[in-house]
Amino acid sequence: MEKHNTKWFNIECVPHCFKFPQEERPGDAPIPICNKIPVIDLGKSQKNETIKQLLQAGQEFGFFQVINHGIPENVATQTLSTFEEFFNNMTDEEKVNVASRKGWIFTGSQEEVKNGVHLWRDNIKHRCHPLEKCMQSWPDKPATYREVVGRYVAEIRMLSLTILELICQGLGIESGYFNEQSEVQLLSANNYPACPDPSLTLGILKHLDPSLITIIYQGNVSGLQVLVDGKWMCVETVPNAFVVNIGNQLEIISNGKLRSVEHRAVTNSKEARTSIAIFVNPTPNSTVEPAKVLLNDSNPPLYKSILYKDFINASKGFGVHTDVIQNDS
Ligand SMILES: O=C(O)CCC(=O)C(=O)O
Ligand SMILES: [Fe+2]
Repeated sequence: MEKHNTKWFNIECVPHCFKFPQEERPGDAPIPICNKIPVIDLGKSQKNETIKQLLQAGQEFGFFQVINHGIPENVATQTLSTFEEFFNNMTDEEKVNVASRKGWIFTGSQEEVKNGVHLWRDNIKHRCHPLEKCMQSWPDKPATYREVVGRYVAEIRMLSLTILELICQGLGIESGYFNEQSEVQLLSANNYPACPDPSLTLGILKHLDPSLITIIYQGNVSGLQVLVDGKWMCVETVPNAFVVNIGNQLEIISNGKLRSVEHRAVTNSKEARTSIAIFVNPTPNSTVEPAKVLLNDSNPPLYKSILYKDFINASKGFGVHTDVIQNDS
């Protein structure tokens, strides 16, 4: 208990350095749940119907959820509990000593400053593919971390390849196009502690993901918000579902047919929220460009070809530690 009281977030008022300017704050007005974001059943035998739903969701919202995806529920819930334990057990002193660690990056609220204001979150990032190669340098506390997270990321890799292949077919791109394009898998787990005044703070500022796709598990605590027709909407928590969003790279490859849409994470005053995002990314040296098969006289390329590493370096797509993440091989 004593240890708990020393945590940075265990305070009664939001310190000034966590208060976002008026125009960026979530504010007090209730944000509605968006019940239009499709929940797609991947267990259906009508593959063409599934493909149609995926494409439509990617086009309209840039977001969808998947159920009946084949990943046992306990794989996701155990991983979420493992991250909760990881974040709860890490002392503020341990968090300070970040630079000395190899293979994973921890950023606490102290370091994470966006537009001059601190984010209300702790975060860990590390690579997770190829698994055997990177697993040895992951955290070893809790003792089950590598085993539990390893199983989770292996399942998510298969799910992401299934979704990318269905999207490939839907776009009319040659099968396997994304095999090479999806060689990097990056895990980013967030812990947003309960906040005394969520109207003032943000867990993650409005952003676009620099991935092909991102697969998020958010358990049963909501906090992910998406811009729908210019208005913030909450992404509903659906039991045993994964939230999938289209990243910048897939928007480019689809020549704008699929949309990468702005989203953010807000806090709440009642309970901490933990989310696990897996970014499926191209390798740093691969060229990202609109797929040739989608281009013709009436569909000229809307995006220039770019090396993925140039895109990421220019946008600092993974925050202050982008270089480390890109070069960690
Ligand atoms: O916590 C969430 O649900 C959002 C995570 C997210 O958008 C990200 O990590 O890029
Ligand atoms: Fe995101």
